[in-house]
Amino acid sequence: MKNYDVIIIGTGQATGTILPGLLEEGLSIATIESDRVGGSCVNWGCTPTKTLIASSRAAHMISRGEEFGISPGERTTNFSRVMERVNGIRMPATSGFQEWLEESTDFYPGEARFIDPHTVGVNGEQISGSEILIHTGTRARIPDIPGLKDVHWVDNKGILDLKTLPRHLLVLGGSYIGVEFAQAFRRLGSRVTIVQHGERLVPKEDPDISGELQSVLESEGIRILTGTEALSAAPAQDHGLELKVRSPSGQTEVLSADTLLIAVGRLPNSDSLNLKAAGVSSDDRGYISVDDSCRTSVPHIFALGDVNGRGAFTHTSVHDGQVYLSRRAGGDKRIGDRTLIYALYSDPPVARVGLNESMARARGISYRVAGMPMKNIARAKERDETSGKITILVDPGDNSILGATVFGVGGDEIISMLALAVQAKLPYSVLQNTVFPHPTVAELIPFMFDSLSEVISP
Ligand SMILES: Cc1cc2nc3c(=O)[nH]c(=O)nc-3n(C[C@H](O)[C@H](O)[C@H](O)COP(=O)(O)OP(=O)(O)OC[C@H]3O[C@@H](n4cnc5c(N)ncnc54)[C@H](O)[C@@H]3O)c2cc1C
Ligand SMILES: NC(=O)c1ccc[n+]([C@@H]2O[C@H](COP(=O)([O-])OP(=O)(O)OC[C@H]3O[C@@H](n4cnc5c(N)ncnc54)[C@H](O)[C@@H]3O)[C@@H](O)[C@H]2O)c1
Repeated sequence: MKNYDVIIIGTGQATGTILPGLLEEGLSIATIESDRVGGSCVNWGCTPTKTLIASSRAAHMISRGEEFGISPGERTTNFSRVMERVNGIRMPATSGFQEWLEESTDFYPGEARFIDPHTVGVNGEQISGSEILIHTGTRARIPDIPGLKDVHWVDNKGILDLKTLPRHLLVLGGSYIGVEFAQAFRRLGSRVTIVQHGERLVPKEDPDISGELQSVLESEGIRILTGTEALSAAPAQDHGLELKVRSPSGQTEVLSADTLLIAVGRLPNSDSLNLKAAGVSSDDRGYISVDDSCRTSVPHIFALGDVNGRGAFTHTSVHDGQVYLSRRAGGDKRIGDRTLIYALYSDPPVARVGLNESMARARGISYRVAGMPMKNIARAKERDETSGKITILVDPGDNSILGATVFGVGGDEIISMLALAVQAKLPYSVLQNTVFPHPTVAELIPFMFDSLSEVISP
């Protein structure tokens, strides 16, 4: 049996972060991957969705041409060209990575499974490791809906294999994945209906954000059914499918479509690892329990990325890699020290750092709040993209920024500046006294603090 200093199971987003450090230490490393190297982000997540969204934005701006005094002529979507572009960007992103893994580690293509705390089986072979890193990510959760097994549905992977633009795309789930795909396909020309079980879209955001995002999507022609339960699915005579749903008032309706996207949350890829044999603990949903340095219940086994349930983004997975390396080097980076930050790449995007009002209330935290609608911001008016608002929460005690939501044009970039303020615990007066360039969306942030609310207590 071959012995390694480190075995890495799954080649998600932290792999590229940790590998140079491990190689520098001169360690022997095995990497195991059951699918395409690089994991969800480059193959089936961030990269393809944001590339698709870029095409859909181009389509959207062409259809708005007349508003800007441009007559673009008739707009058509060449869907195979759109997907060629998506594949042309995502595929090469992993081939160089695969070569690097093959050159610098013993690369095992296959599914890993624990035999005992130090031994892993892959393709009938057994290898052992002094340290083992579980980095296996998540997959789409498929709900238990009667008849679903009899119809053709796609998840975030399958949707990238579509050869023709859906005539009617039904999207089950109205959160990050559902909203991004729904808007992209609507703008490319599909009819789109979102069936959201929760009472509003993107339920982790404040209700005003969910409401305005819903208005934006509806204004583009997307039908949104919130608080709606999918009761059953069945094949339709025209090779499509029918989904029976029940509205909050109890009324049932049968929705017909040619394509069904399932985007109702994720499941950790921990069930096939035989964690019991290694003694690794997980929670009731299968997320592997870790301490602030990514260490599992077994001291020489670590879990990095989405599978540990402490983050669900590429940047949190990469940060887990930095935390792991820091511990090896005797440093003190901790998962618990990072600030929540992400962007939903709707157009306009919804970007958030730290607390929003709902979270502050739920946690019993007092705050002051400042808000600015995008329609008051010159840059947004000039671009004629005035949906959304900026909301910033301030700690009434030390005047630091507790969190911010930037829903509006440029929000996905502006949020990083606010993240710096949160991470550094800067008093808001530092932002207030900084001069930003005109015309930008950010330029009004310093002025927002002039109208901070009184203290809001939960
Ligand atoms: C549609 C979509 C859009 C997204 N957009 C964004 C975005 O814009 N921004 C953002 O920050 N995040 C986004 N995410 C989330 C992001 O993709 C993940 O958070 C990120 O990839 C981190 O995952 P990871 O590194 O933990 O694991 P993954 O990237 O999921 O990698 C895990 C790897 O482990 C392999 N594996 C699993 N089980 C085994 C096994 N038993 N043996 C061997 N190998 C195994 C898998 O095949 C996979 O390659 C998106 C996700 C989706 C689905
Ligand atoms: N821009 C980004 O960073 C980005 C983009 C896409 C995905 N992601 C990552 O992927 C993860 C998963 O996203 P997601 O949108 O699949 O899941 P989610 O867990 O965020 O939301 C799932 C939604 O589906 C709804 N739902 C649950 N069961 C349902 C059912 N049977 N029928 C209809 N609706 C149902 C829920 O009400 C909920 O709003 C996110 O946590 C995020 O980390 C990130």
